[in-house]
Amino acid sequence: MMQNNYATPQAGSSMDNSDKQVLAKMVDSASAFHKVVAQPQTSVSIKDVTVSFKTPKGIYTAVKSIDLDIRKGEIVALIGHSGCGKSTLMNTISGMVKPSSGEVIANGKRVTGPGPDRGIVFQNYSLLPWLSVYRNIYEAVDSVMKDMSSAEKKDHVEQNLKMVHLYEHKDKLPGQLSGGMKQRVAIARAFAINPSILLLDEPFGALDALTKSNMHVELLKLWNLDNRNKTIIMVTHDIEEAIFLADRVVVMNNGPAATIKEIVDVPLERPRNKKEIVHDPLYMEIHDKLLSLLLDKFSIEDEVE
Ligand SMILES: Nc1ncnc2c1ncn2[C@@H]1O[C@H](COP(=O)(O)OP(=O)(O)OP(=O)(O)O)[C@@H](O)[C@H]1O
Repeated sequence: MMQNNYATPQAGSSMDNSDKQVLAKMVDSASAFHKVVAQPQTSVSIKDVTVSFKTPKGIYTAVKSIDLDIRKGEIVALIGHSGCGKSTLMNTISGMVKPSSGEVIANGKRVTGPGPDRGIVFQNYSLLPWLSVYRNIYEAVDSVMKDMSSAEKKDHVEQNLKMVHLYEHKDKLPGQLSGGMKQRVAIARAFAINPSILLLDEPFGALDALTKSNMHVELLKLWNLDNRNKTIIMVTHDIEEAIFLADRVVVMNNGPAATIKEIVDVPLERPRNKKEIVHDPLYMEIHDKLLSLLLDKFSIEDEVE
Protein backbone atom coordinates (compact mmCIF):
# COMPACT_ATOMS: atom_id res chain seq x y z
CA MET A 1 0.00 0.00 0.00
CA MET A 2 1.22 3.54 -0.72
CA GLN A 3 2.30 5.46 2.31
CA ASN A 4 0.54 8.73 2.98
CA ASN A 5 3.43 11.18 3.24
CA TYR A 6 1.15 13.98 4.26
CA ALA A 7 -0.37 12.28 7.32
CA THR A 8 -0.82 14.59 10.30
CA PRO A 9 0.55 13.50 13.68
CA GLN A 10 -1.74 11.41 15.87
CA ALA A 11 -3.85 13.37 18.31
CA GLY A 12 -2.13 13.62 21.62
CA SER A 13 1.37 13.07 20.22
CA SER A 14 3.76 15.88 20.96
CA MET A 15 5.88 17.63 18.31
CA ASP A 16 9.15 19.39 18.89
CA ASN A 17 10.25 22.35 16.75
CA SER A 18 12.13 20.25 14.21
CA ASP A 19 9.03 18.02 13.73
CA LYS A 20 6.99 21.16 13.13
CA GLN A 21 9.52 22.43 10.58
CA VAL A 22 9.51 19.11 8.75
CA LEU A 23 5.72 19.08 8.76
CA ALA A 24 5.55 22.68 7.51
CA LYS A 25 7.92 21.78 4.64
CA MET A 26 5.82 18.73 3.78
CA VAL A 27 2.62 20.81 3.72
CA ASP A 28 4.39 23.45 1.58
CA SER A 29 5.62 20.92 -0.94
CA ALA A 30 2.21 19.21 -0.99
CA SER A 31 0.43 22.45 -1.81
CA ALA A 32 3.10 23.33 -4.40
CA PHE A 33 2.50 19.89 -5.96
CA HIS A 34 -1.24 20.48 -6.10
CA LYS A 35 -0.74 23.94 -7.57
CA VAL A 36 1.34 22.46 -10.39
CA VAL A 37 -1.13 19.66 -11.03
CA ALA A 38 -4.13 21.99 -10.92
CA GLN A 39 -2.54 24.55 -13.22
CA PRO A 40 -4.34 24.62 -16.57
CA GLN A 41 -2.29 23.61 -19.58
CA THR A 42 -0.86 26.51 -21.57
CA SER A 43 -1.82 26.32 -25.22
CA VAL A 44 -0.07 29.40 -26.59
CA SER A 45 2.67 31.41 -25.00
CA ILE A 46 3.74 34.67 -26.58
CA LYS A 47 7.04 35.63 -25.04
CA ASP A 48 8.41 39.15 -25.38
CA VAL A 49 7.43 39.30 -29.05
CA THR A 50 8.37 42.31 -31.17
CA VAL A 51 7.59 42.43 -34.89
CA SER A 52 9.24 44.99 -37.17
CA PHE A 53 8.81 45.28 -40.93
CA LYS A 54 11.20 46.71 -43.47
CA THR A 55 9.37 49.43 -45.38
CA PRO A 56 10.58 51.91 -48.04
CA LYS A 57 10.58 54.55 -45.29
CA GLY A 58 12.64 52.43 -42.91
CA ILE A 59 11.92 49.93 -40.16
CA TYR A 60 8.35 49.96 -38.86
CA THR A 61 7.74 48.27 -35.53
CA ALA A 62 4.16 47.03 -35.46
CA VAL A 63 4.02 45.35 -32.04
CA LYS A 64 6.54 45.50 -29.23
CA SER A 65 7.38 43.30 -26.24
CA ILE A 66 4.13 41.36 -26.17
CA ASP A 67 3.75 38.77 -23.42
CA LEU A 68 0.61 36.66 -23.32
CA ASP A 69 -0.21 33.15 -22.11
CA ILE A 70 -3.39 31.48 -23.34
CA ARG A 71 -4.81 28.39 -21.66
CA LYS A 72 -5.94 25.25 -23.47
CA GLY A 73 -9.64 25.56 -24.31
CA GLU A 74 -9.68 29.28 -23.64
CA ILE A 75 -11.36 31.77 -25.99
CA VAL A 76 -9.40 35.02 -26.22
CA ALA A 77 -10.39 38.06 -28.26
CA LEU A 78 -7.84 40.61 -29.49
CA ILE A 79 -9.36 44.04 -29.87
CA GLY A 80 -7.90 47.41 -30.80
CA HIS A 81 -8.00 50.19 -33.34
CA SER A 82 -7.33 49.54 -37.00
CA GLY A 83 -3.63 49.07 -37.69
CA CYS A 84 -2.61 48.40 -34.07
CA GLY A 85 -1.13 45.03 -34.95
CA LYS A 86 -3.83 42.47 -34.13
CA SER A 87 -3.36 40.50 -37.35
CA THR A 88 0.41 40.76 -37.03
CA LEU A 89 0.24 39.22 -33.57
CA MET A 90 -2.14 36.49 -34.79
CA ASN A 91 0.20 35.75 -37.66
CA THR A 92 3.09 35.19 -35.27
CA ILE A 93 0.94 32.41 -33.74
CA SER A 94 -0.05 30.98 -37.12
CA GLY A 95 3.62 31.05 -38.12
CA MET A 96 3.08 33.29 -41.15
CA VAL A 97 5.01 36.17 -39.55
CA LYS A 98 8.30 35.60 -37.80
CA PRO A 99 8.91 37.70 -34.67
CA SER A 100 11.89 40.04 -34.97
CA SER A 101 12.62 39.16 -31.36
CA GLY A 102 10.98 36.92 -28.80
CA GLU A 103 9.17 33.69 -29.54
CA VAL A 104 5.79 32.00 -29.68
CA ILE A 105 5.28 28.57 -28.17
CA ALA A 106 2.23 26.63 -29.37
CA ASN A 107 1.40 23.27 -27.79
CA GLY A 108 4.82 23.23 -26.16
CA LYS A 109 6.75 23.77 -29.40
CA ARG A 110 8.41 26.90 -30.73
CA VAL A 111 6.49 28.22 -33.74
CA THR A 112 8.72 28.35 -36.80
CA GLY A 113 6.01 28.24 -39.49
CA PRO A 114 2.41 27.22 -40.14
CA GLY A 115 1.32 23.78 -38.89
CA PRO A 116 -1.81 21.62 -38.79
CA ASP A 117 -2.13 22.15 -35.03
CA ARG A 118 -3.19 25.75 -35.84
CA GLY A 119 -6.17 26.34 -38.13
CA ILE A 120 -6.87 29.81 -39.41
CA VAL A 121 -10.06 31.46 -40.69
CA PHE A 122 -9.86 34.86 -42.38
CA GLN A 123 -12.50 37.52 -42.95
CA ASN A 124 -12.51 36.91 -46.71
CA TYR A 125 -13.20 33.14 -46.30
CA SER A 126 -10.20 32.22 -48.52
CA LEU A 127 -12.10 29.39 -50.24
CA LEU A 128 -10.88 28.17 -53.59
CA PRO A 129 -13.57 29.50 -55.97
CA TRP A 130 -13.17 26.73 -58.58
CA LEU A 131 -13.73 23.91 -56.08
CA SER A 132 -17.11 22.80 -54.70
CA VAL A 133 -17.91 23.28 -51.02
CA TYR A 134 -17.20 19.57 -50.48
CA ARG A 135 -13.83 19.69 -52.26
CA ASN A 136 -12.73 22.83 -50.46
CA ILE A 137 -12.91 20.87 -47.23
CA TYR A 138 -11.78 17.54 -48.69
CA GLU A 139 -8.53 19.00 -50.08
CA ALA A 140 -7.62 20.43 -46.66
CA VAL A 141 -8.40 17.12 -44.93
CA ASP A 142 -6.50 15.19 -47.60
CA SER A 143 -3.37 17.29 -47.13
CA VAL A 144 -3.32 16.90 -43.33
CA MET A 145 -4.93 13.55 -42.44
CA LYS A 146 -2.53 11.25 -44.21
CA ASP A 147 -3.53 8.14 -42.26
CA MET A 148 -7.22 8.21 -43.19
CA SER A 149 -8.60 6.07 -46.03
CA SER A 150 -10.57 7.80 -48.81
CA ALA A 151 -13.85 6.51 -47.36
CA GLU A 152 -12.93 7.82 -43.90
CA LYS A 153 -12.01 11.22 -45.35
CA LYS A 154 -15.33 11.36 -47.21
CA ASP A 155 -17.22 10.55 -44.00
CA HIS A 156 -15.22 13.08 -42.06
CA VAL A 157 -15.86 15.87 -44.59
CA GLU A 158 -19.58 15.07 -44.72
CA GLN A 159 -19.82 15.07 -40.95
CA ASN A 160 -18.19 18.49 -40.78
CA LEU A 161 -20.53 19.81 -43.47
CA LYS A 162 -23.52 18.56 -41.47
CA MET A 163 -22.18 20.26 -38.37
CA VAL A 164 -22.43 23.65 -40.06
CA HIS A 165 -25.74 22.71 -41.80
CA LEU A 166 -24.28 22.82 -45.30
CA TYR A 167 -24.51 19.20 -46.37
CA GLU A 168 -27.28 19.97 -48.87
CA HIS A 169 -25.04 22.61 -50.47
CA LYS A 170 -21.97 20.43 -50.75
CA ASP A 171 -21.86 20.45 -54.56
CA LYS A 172 -22.16 24.21 -54.95
CA LEU A 173 -19.27 26.50 -55.78
CA PRO A 174 -18.37 29.22 -53.22
CA GLY A 175 -19.70 31.86 -55.65
CA GLN A 176 -23.18 30.34 -55.29
CA LEU A 177 -23.23 30.81 -51.50
CA SER A 178 -24.11 33.75 -49.27
CA GLY A 179 -21.41 35.38 -47.11
CA GLY A 180 -22.59 33.55 -43.99
CA MET A 181 -22.58 30.20 -45.79
CA LYS A 182 -19.06 30.81 -47.14
CA GLN A 183 -17.86 31.61 -43.66
CA ARG A 184 -19.47 28.39 -42.37
CA VAL A 185 -17.54 26.45 -45.02
CA ALA A 186 -14.32 28.17 -43.92
CA ILE A 187 -15.05 27.30 -40.28
CA ALA A 188 -15.98 23.69 -41.16
CA ARG A 189 -12.71 23.41 -43.09
CA ALA A 190 -10.74 24.73 -40.12
CA PHE A 191 -12.51 22.32 -37.73
CA ALA A 192 -12.15 19.38 -40.14
CA ILE A 193 -8.38 19.37 -39.86
CA ASN A 194 -8.95 19.25 -36.11
CA PRO A 195 -6.42 21.84 -34.99
CA SER A 196 -6.07 22.25 -31.24
CA ILE A 197 -5.74 26.00 -31.80
CA LEU A 198 -8.20 27.90 -33.95
CA LEU A 199 -7.16 31.36 -35.12
CA LEU A 200 -9.99 33.58 -36.34
CA ASP A 201 -8.96 36.86 -37.95
CA GLU A 202 -12.11 39.00 -38.04
CA PRO A 203 -14.05 35.98 -39.25
CA PHE A 204 -17.46 37.63 -39.07
CA GLY A 205 -16.44 41.18 -39.98
CA ALA A 206 -18.11 41.14 -43.38
CA LEU A 207 -21.42 39.63 -42.25
CA ASP A 208 -24.68 41.42 -41.48
CA ALA A 209 -25.67 41.65 -37.79
CA LEU A 210 -28.18 38.80 -37.88
CA THR A 211 -25.93 36.33 -39.70
CA LYS A 212 -23.06 37.35 -37.45
CA SER A 213 -25.15 36.64 -34.39
CA ASN A 214 -26.10 33.19 -35.69
CA MET A 215 -22.46 32.45 -36.48
CA HIS A 216 -21.45 33.27 -32.90
CA VAL A 217 -23.91 30.69 -31.60
CA GLU A 218 -22.78 28.15 -34.24
CA LEU A 219 -19.14 28.66 -33.31
CA LEU A 220 -19.81 28.09 -29.61
CA LYS A 221 -21.87 24.99 -30.47
CA LEU A 222 -18.89 23.55 -32.36
CA TRP A 223 -16.59 24.44 -29.47
CA ASN A 224 -18.99 22.71 -27.05
CA LEU A 225 -19.30 19.61 -29.26
CA ASP A 226 -15.54 19.34 -29.04
CA ASN A 227 -15.78 19.47 -25.21
CA ARG A 228 -14.39 23.00 -25.18
CA ASN A 229 -10.95 21.61 -25.84
CA LYS A 230 -10.01 23.89 -28.69
CA THR A 231 -8.24 27.11 -27.92
CA ILE A 232 -9.77 29.93 -29.92
CA ILE A 233 -7.98 33.22 -30.52
CA MET A 234 -9.90 35.79 -32.50
CA VAL A 235 -9.33 39.27 -33.81
CA THR A 236 -12.36 41.52 -33.73
CA HIS A 237 -13.43 45.15 -33.74
CA ASP A 238 -16.74 44.28 -32.17
CA ILE A 239 -17.05 44.69 -28.38
CA GLU A 240 -20.34 42.71 -28.17
CA GLU A 241 -18.82 39.85 -30.16
CA ALA A 242 -15.75 39.82 -27.91
CA ILE A 243 -17.80 39.71 -24.70
CA PHE A 244 -20.26 37.09 -25.95
CA LEU A 245 -17.53 34.72 -27.11
CA ALA A 246 -14.43 35.28 -25.04
CA ASP A 247 -13.09 34.35 -21.63
CA ARG A 248 -10.64 37.26 -21.84
CA VAL A 249 -10.40 40.31 -24.05
CA VAL A 250 -6.93 41.60 -24.83
CA VAL A 251 -7.09 45.34 -25.58
CA MET A 252 -4.17 46.68 -27.60
CA ASN A 253 -2.70 50.17 -27.63
CA ASN A 254 -2.37 52.01 -30.91
CA GLY A 255 0.80 51.50 -32.90
CA PRO A 256 3.52 51.96 -33.87
CA ALA A 257 5.18 49.64 -31.41
CA ALA A 258 1.78 48.63 -30.02
CA THR A 259 1.67 46.94 -26.65
CA ILE A 260 -1.10 45.32 -24.63
CA LYS A 261 -3.11 48.06 -22.94
CA GLU A 262 -5.14 45.84 -20.65
CA ILE A 263 -6.53 42.34 -20.40
CA VAL A 264 -10.20 42.26 -19.36
CA ASP A 265 -11.67 39.07 -17.89
CA VAL A 266 -15.15 38.00 -18.98
CA PRO A 267 -16.33 35.78 -16.13
CA LEU A 268 -19.88 35.43 -17.51
CA GLU A 269 -21.30 31.95 -17.08
CA ARG A 270 -21.58 29.59 -20.05
CA PRO A 271 -23.64 28.71 -21.95
CA ARG A 272 -24.34 32.36 -22.67
CA ASN A 273 -27.64 33.48 -24.07
CA LYS A 274 -27.42 36.27 -26.66
CA LYS A 275 -30.70 37.89 -25.69
CA GLU A 276 -30.32 37.64 -21.93
CA ILE A 277 -26.64 38.40 -21.55
CA VAL A 278 -27.00 42.05 -22.56
CA HIS A 279 -29.18 42.70 -19.49
CA ASP A 280 -26.63 41.18 -17.11
CA PRO A 281 -25.06 43.96 -14.98
CA LEU A 282 -21.68 42.25 -15.31
CA TYR A 283 -21.97 42.32 -19.11
CA MET A 284 -22.77 46.03 -18.98
CA GLU A 285 -19.82 46.68 -16.68
CA ILE A 286 -17.43 44.84 -19.00
CA HIS A 287 -18.93 46.61 -22.03
CA ASP A 288 -18.40 50.03 -20.42
CA LYS A 289 -14.87 49.15 -19.46
CA LEU A 290 -13.95 48.03 -22.98
CA LEU A 291 -15.60 51.09 -24.48
CA SER A 292 -13.62 53.37 -22.18
CA LEU A 293 -10.40 51.56 -23.06
CA LEU A 294 -11.07 51.89 -26.77
CA LEU A 295 -12.59 55.34 -26.99
CA ASP A 296 -10.79 58.50 -25.98
CA LYS A 297 -13.70 60.70 -26.96
CA PHE A 298 -17.38 59.93 -26.39
CA SER A 299 -19.08 62.84 -28.14
CA ILE A 300 -18.29 65.79 -30.37
CA GLU A 301 -18.42 67.99 -27.26
CA ASP A 302 -15.34 66.19 -25.97
CA GLU A 303 -13.48 67.81 -28.86
CA VAL A 304 -14.10 71.29 -27.39
CA GLU A 305 -11.22 72.46 -25.21
N1 LIG B 1 4.20 43.04 -44.28
C1 LIG B 1 4.15 44.28 -43.79
N2 LIG B 1 5.04 45.21 -44.18
C2 LIG B 1 5.01 46.44 -43.65
N3 LIG B 1 4.13 46.87 -42.73
C3 LIG B 1 3.21 45.99 -42.31
C4 LIG B 1 3.16 44.64 -42.81
N4 LIG B 1 2.15 44.00 -42.21
C5 LIG B 1 1.57 44.88 -41.37
N5 LIG B 1 2.21 46.07 -41.43
C6 LIG B 1 1.88 47.28 -40.65
O1 LIG B 1 1.82 46.92 -39.29
C7 LIG B 1 0.75 47.61 -38.65
C8 LIG B 1 -0.19 46.60 -38.02
O2 LIG B 1 -0.91 45.93 -39.07
P1 LIG B 1 -2.01 44.83 -38.74
O3 LIG B 1 -2.59 44.35 -40.02
O4 LIG B 1 -1.43 43.80 -37.84
O5 LIG B 1 -3.08 45.69 -37.92
P2 LIG B 1 -4.54 45.29 -37.46
O6 LIG B 1 -4.67 45.76 -36.05
O7 LIG B 1 -4.82 43.88 -37.72
O8 LIG B 1 -5.39 46.21 -38.44
P3 LIG B 1 -6.92 46.06 -38.94
O9 LIG B 1 -7.78 46.09 -37.71
O10 LIG B 1 -7.13 47.28 -39.77
O11 LIG B 1 -7.02 44.79 -39.70
C9 LIG B 1 0.09 48.50 -39.71
O12 LIG B 1 0.62 49.80 -39.61
C10 LIG B 1 0.50 47.83 -41.02
O13 LIG B 1 0.60 48.79 -42.05
